[in-house]
Amino acid sequence: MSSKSKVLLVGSGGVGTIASYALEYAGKTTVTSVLRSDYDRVMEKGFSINSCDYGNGLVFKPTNVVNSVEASKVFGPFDFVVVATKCLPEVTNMIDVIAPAITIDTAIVLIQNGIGIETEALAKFPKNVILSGVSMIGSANMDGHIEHESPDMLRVGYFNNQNITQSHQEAVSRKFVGIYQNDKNECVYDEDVKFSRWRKLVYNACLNPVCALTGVDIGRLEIWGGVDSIIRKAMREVLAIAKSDGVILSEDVIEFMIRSDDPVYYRPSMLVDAEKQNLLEIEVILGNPVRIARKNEVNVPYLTIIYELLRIVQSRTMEEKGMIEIPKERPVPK
Ligand SMILES: NC(=O)C1=CN([C@@H]2O[C@H](COP(=O)(O)OP(=O)(O)OC[C@H]3O[C@@H](n4cnc5c(N)ncnc54)[C@H](OP(=O)(O)O)[C@@H]3O)[C@@H](O)[C@H]2O)C=CC1
Ligand SMILES: CC(C)(CO)C(=O)C(=O)O
Repeated sequence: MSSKSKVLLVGSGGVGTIASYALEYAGKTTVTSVLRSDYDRVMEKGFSINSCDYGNGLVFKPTNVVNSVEASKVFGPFDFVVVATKCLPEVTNMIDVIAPAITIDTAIVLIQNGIGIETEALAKFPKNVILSGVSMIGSANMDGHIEHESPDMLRVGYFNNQNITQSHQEAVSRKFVGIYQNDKNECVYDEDVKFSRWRKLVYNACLNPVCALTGVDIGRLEIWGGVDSIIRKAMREVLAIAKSDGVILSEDVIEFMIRSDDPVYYRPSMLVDAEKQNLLEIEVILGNPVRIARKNEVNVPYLTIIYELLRIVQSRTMEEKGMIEIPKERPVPK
């Protein structure tokens, strides 16, 4: 009998593939990975990886590779199910997708950006531990090739579940930290998930969407004036919403986030998605914060306009993908 932990990974993109590599590299886990578009390629050749942490020219196949959650069950039961897809709850409920692999002892680990990403998991699995993974990494998947450009730093803690003791939720969080951390990455226990998520949002709610909307990386955005004219102001609005939600972030975080990619012409994940014509994580990165601002009567004009522009871009992508249709005849006021 193996004493290794069993992890199911759903969402093997830039973040998820490096997560599965980190877990296997640390040697305390067997990873089963659910792949969709990369399944045939990875079964045949594995992922190819260039990684700033682990080296270039790597070929990697997780211990088990399957093409559906249902098919993963023969390799369970799982201690952890890691979700590292883009978080699009308005389009796909990932908690329904992973449900067949969840037992009462499974902890669900959401390594995704945004605010309010835990709602579905807590509602559907009120007796399970739900973990938050806040990832600082720069990594992208291009057809089974992973370009991992900035070091993997992961903070793991729990989204508080009133039905479970805090000491147990902390122990499960620390167990995941223990199987993830290795001599090449940085993984720490996060004692204040709410704070970490609002702090990270200072970057994601501002730089991600403005780069996605303009089609430029952060270096070009700064050279051409966008950081001064838009980003700093939008970041200040994130600080104001966080404050209204009980989280005090220091002003220094603004310069910290703006400088965090120096000296790289960095392309945030939402810009990568816009270029691939993928759907964008607009609701968890902007919609939820803007709704909290409305509820708490915080004035956020920059974030509101960024959100409304993104909603239109998202509808355009949905129409292109055949997910929505517009009326044949343009509706006009009577
Ligand atoms: N990339 C980055 O540098 C960073 C990203 N993040 C956050 O991490 C999360 C993951 O981002 P990222 O790695 O960039 O995402 P990617 O778009 O690179 O990868 C997402 C993966 O999820 C897969 N997927 C989607 N739905 C399913 C499903 N139902 N079953 C199985 N696989 C599925 C996709 O497969 P398919 O090809 O079949 O669609 C794809 O491989 C996001 O929340 C992002 O904001 C956080 C920090 C940095
Ligand atoms: C902050 C950053 C750039 C890296 O962790 C990110 O979250 C993203 O690209 O979406």
